[in-house]
Amino acid sequence: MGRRVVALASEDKTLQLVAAIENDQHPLLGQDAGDLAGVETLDVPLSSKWPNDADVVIDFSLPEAIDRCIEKCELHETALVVATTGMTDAQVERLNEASENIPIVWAPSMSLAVNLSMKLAQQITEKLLDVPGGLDIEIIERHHRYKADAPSGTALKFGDLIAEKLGDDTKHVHGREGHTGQRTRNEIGYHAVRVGDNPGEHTIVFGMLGERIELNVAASSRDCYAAGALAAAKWLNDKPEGMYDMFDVLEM
Ligand SMILES: NC(=O)C1=CN([C@@H]2O[C@H](COP(=O)(O)OP(=O)(O)OC[C@H]3O[C@@H](n4cnc5c(N)ncnc54)[C@H](OP(=O)(O)O)[C@@H]3O)[C@@H](O)[C@H]2O)C=CC1
Ligand SMILES: O=C(O)C1=N[C@H](C(=O)O)C[C@H](O)C1
Repeated sequence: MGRRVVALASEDKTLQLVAAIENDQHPLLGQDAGDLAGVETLDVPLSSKWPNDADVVIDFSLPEAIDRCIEKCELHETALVVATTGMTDAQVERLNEASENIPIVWAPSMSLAVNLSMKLAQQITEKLLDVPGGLDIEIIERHHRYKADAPSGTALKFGDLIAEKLGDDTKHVHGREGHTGQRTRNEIGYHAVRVGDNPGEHTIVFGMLGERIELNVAASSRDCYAAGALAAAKWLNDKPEGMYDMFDVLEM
């Protein structure tokens, strides 16, 4: 994702890339971020050093890297866009604490289509709550073989937003195996598929007796996430401290 953020930022004359940060063991440290991203040379070397002149930091990394990122952004009073998924509960708590000092956009998907689909999923759930025979909701997500966390942060957020409509007793069930017994009414099932180079696809199945709806949202490249993160960075630049998400950025 770092390369696509650099590439798209380099095409946007309202943005200036001031740093490209990697871990201190990375074999490409010192190489130009623009060259690595396949665009023109930007005179920004890949570095593990934290910049002190950034207005906004965009984080697409790993949970292992997020603590340092939050700490540095607080120290330098830098706005932060967090796209990384798979954080622990303690890290989420830490991120919330940091939002008392700096502005943060945090979203498991920066994609416009995904965020719109989340709103649609809530509307569909609301409309089908009392459907005769009952409603079964399952979330199937597909991603590339390199993805480190499962289910995707996006699938979990779809589930949380749907659960807001279903009620407090909603159970989140991850995969099924063995003698599971019949499906209960108040569960949301999650299924994570890892195949090839899939840039991200989510299908929300709303199953009823006699018919079903499948809400499918699929990326054809990773640029929807990079573009969304850059839009979030621009939006965040003049915001006061606080926790924001892509619904705020996209005014949904
Ligand atoms: N919100 C959204 O829209 C999206 C979120 N994501 C999320 O973004 C994250 C990154 O995804 P992706 O780019 O595919 O993953 P990659 O594994 O390709 O990239 C993660 C990068 O972070 C680097 N890194 C590791 N440790 C550190 C550190 N301590 N400091 C700085 N950088 C570090 C890794 O380096 P190294 O190679 O050396 O490990 C790697 O280059 C994932 O959590 C993914 O789920 C992805 C797409 C969209
Ligand atoms: O790792 C990815 O690739 C993606 N991760 C995010 C997630 O976990 O939801 C967003 C997107 O689906 C791509």
